[in-house]
Amino acid sequence: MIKPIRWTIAKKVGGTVFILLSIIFSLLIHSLIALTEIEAELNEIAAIDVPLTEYANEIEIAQLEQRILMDEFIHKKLAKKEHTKKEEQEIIQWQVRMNEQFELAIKTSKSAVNTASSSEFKDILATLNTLKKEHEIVNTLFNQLINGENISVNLDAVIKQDENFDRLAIDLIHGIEQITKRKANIVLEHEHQFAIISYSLGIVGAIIGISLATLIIISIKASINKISYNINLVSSAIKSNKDIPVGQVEKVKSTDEFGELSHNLTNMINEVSSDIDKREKVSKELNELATKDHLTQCFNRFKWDESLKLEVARSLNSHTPLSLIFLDIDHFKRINDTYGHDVGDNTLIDVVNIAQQNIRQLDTLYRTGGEEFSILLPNTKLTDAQFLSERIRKSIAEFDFKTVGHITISLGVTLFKGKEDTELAFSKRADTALYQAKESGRNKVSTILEL
Ligand SMILES: Nc1nc2c(ncn2[C@@H]2O[C@H](COP(=O)(O)OP(=O)(O)OP(=O)(O)O)[C@@H](O)[C@H]2O)c(=O)[nH]1
Repeated sequence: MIKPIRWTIAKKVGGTVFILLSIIFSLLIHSLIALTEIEAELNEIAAIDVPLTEYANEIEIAQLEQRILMDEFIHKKLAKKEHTKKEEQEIIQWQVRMNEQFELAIKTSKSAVNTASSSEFKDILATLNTLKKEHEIVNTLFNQLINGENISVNLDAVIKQDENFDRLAIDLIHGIEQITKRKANIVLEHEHQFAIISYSLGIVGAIIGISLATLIIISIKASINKISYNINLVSSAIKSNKDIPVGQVEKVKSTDEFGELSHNLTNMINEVSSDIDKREKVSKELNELATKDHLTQCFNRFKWDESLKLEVARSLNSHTPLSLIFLDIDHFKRINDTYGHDVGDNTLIDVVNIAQQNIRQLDTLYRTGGEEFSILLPNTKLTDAQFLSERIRKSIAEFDFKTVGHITISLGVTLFKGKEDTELAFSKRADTALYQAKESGRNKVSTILEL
């Protein structure tokens, strides 16, 4: 199975940088290609179009110069004047000059036909060849004129041929100009395209870069928020001494370092929480061990001392009545002596169960001695405590204990008397009442309010 990629922060940033570098690289390659193309186009203009225009202009100038000289020459001929050798030489020089320019222009055009991207140079070459032929005809006619052959015929022919040449020369210059203009436009167009593509790639790169960077920042921020929420959750639970709400812990789904950190934090929270649960359980067990009687499972003497103080203070603060019952099994020694200690233990357990069933939820039973018990009754009037004591006494007396059969208990009842009273006096009265119940024949409930 293919393992999914783990997108760490380094990989995310690296990926973004790679995408941006790829875009920049594409931009560079595109710029190189486009600039090379534009340079080639510009070189073509510089190497072909510009010199060709110059040659054409030179041909035009030479033709004009030659024409001026030829006009003077023809006028002299018509006036039957003799021309000088120098004049003749000058015209021939211009003819040579024009021939040279033709050669150069034709050479450049031929190379343009072979190398240039445009096929328009074929037309230029054709025009140049025609023009050269026209020029040769003019030259031939003019040479005949110099030599005095058929003056009137040659004169018209020279003029006509020269006009023809003139027209073609103008067409040539115009043609070259058109090609140069078109090429310049193409170069300009390519420059525009290059600028548009470069800008577009740049903008796309910037948008992708900004978007990816924003996504990375948002994902990191979300992870940090979740982690800090989890830390706050744990810290406020610890501060307020409450259980850590493990179910509320936010999970970071990302697979980067923050995801790993959050995963470790969640594990730590779970471990701490389960550790706290264990400690609480142990502490509860220790507390029960310390406060409960291991035989009867009711509260022990230690808890009795603590609860007496607490309930007395509560009664004073809330101005509510607090009653107390002392309970003792009658002739318990006999049970032990007759049936053995284990039966005595079971009898103690049964007595506690019966007493628990007869008191209310807010009342608490304590084993204060071997077969001596006390019951604290918060918010309870004396008459209610007496009623409850009688009910317990009756229930025990009526119960058929296993092995032992019927047994009885004696109970002493009293009421806490507020500020004038003390814990010690309160217990003492209950104890005295119990003693009184025993003294008056046992299986009795006795009440004492004043000693
Ligand atoms: N089985 C058992 N017996 C206990 C336990 N604790 C104390 N005793 C016995 O309880 C008896 C208490 O006897 P006494 O104080 O003489 O009182 P009594 O026999 O109940 O007589 P009165 O209280 O006067 O009616 C003793 O024999 C103790 O050994 C206990 O945990 N288990």
